[in-house]
Amino acid sequence: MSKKKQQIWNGNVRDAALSILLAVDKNQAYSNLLLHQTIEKYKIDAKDRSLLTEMTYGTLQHKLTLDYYLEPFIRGKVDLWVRWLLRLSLYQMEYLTRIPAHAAVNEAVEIAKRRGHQGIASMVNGILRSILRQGVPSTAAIQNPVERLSVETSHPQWLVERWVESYGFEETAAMLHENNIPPVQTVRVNTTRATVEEVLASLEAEGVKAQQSDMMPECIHLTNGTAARTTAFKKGLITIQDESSMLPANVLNAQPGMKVLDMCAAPGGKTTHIAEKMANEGSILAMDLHPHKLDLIDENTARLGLDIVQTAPVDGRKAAEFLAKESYDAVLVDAPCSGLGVMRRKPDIKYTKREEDLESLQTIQLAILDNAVQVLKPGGRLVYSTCTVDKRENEGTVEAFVSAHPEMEREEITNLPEKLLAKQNNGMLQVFPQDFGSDGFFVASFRKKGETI
Ligand SMILES: C[S@@+](CC[C@H](N)C(=O)[O-])C[C@H]1O[C@@H](n2cnc3c(N)ncnc32)[C@H](O)[C@@H]1O
Repeated sequence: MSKKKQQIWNGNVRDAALSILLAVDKNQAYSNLLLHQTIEKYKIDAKDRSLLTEMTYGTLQHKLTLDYYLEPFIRGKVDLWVRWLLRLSLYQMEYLTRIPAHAAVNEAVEIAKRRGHQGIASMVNGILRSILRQGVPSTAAIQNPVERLSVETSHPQWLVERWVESYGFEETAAMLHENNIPPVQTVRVNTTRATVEEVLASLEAEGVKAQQSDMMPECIHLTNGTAARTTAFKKGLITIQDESSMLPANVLNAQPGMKVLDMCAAPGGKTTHIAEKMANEGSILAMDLHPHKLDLIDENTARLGLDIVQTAPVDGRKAAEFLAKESYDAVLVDAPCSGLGVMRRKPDIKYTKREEDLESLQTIQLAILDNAVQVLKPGGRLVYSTCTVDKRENEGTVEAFVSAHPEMEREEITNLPEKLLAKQNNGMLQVFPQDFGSDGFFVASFRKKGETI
């Protein structure tokens, strides 16, 4: 084994989790990508894979709570890697009941010896054993309810305050708790190639337990296995996608033969869904600002056997300079957003996003929407979506958009199951993670005034 390999994976799950946590912290690496790369590169087996995933995500998810618990036991400054080791170990002791606490402590001490020296190992041992004896401090001591919620659910206080102000305490508390629960694996059936029943049978034949969602008919929930390793995936019968991300193509409801534009398309999750809804008949132009991401769209369309999609590297803020005016039947703007709805999958978002980051997004989104209007045919539908939960970003963009564009009207969303439609408000639908166990997501529908298509 090379020296580099030993640093990340030496067969020890806790060591690997620690390396990933450190890389996420130091290099602002994305936890989901790094975890995936580590698993693929070192071909980590199923048992270690699930423990590694659980420990890495769990520790990150609960970071602020773990820090609150550790606070009274740490004297002076400790190195970053030691702090992460303590968090990782305490996570196991507090949240992973199947791991005996003394085993977590012993492992931590061994890692501290290997990575540091006997002195650090003794300190780690002392801190963790004191916690075992005394227990962690109660959050009941925190007077301010918003601060307490922030600590208990490990979300930054500015965000908790912002959400409480927008959605109220109860809804926010439910969302914060849901954000710490790992998401169910969901896939979308490529309806141009297979039925839901055929895919279920294929998955079952490989020992994957799955069932059709009672929300989106083309969605399947997996209870075990890894979707990307199944025959159904390799044959292009399914796409791995969160159920909320299946909303925009349904709301857009593009018909076979239409000319459709997807302005922020990479990696193509929604482009391919739209193509499937169109029965692979018509045309879709899938654009993205970043040329290198277009390859991902091409890979996905090739795997799924969808040939009506063309890709182009275009800045959506200038799209109307390159495309024929009023020439598209339907346009999707799945905008670059703050991503606050996907914390279950990307817990690092909780700690890296800053409040000021949120403000600039509306300007970009409005500029892309403005170009969408110019290339949309009269009577055509425009759908705006984000994977975020933020009133100012979502509803705020919609308000600013409709007041700047009298030629656009809000449109009632119709093409969704009743329980989703019941949640819409004035052509807008905000899904919270706790609603259906899917990602936090926002979708809004508009029609350009003029003749009907
Ligand atoms: C939410 S993601 C899109 C996900 C995609 N629709 C899917 O379902 O797979 C937003 C995308 O917008 C792209 N983007 C960011 N700024 C853009 C711009 N000015 N014009 C076009 N695309 C942009 C990003 O590269 C990113 O791929």
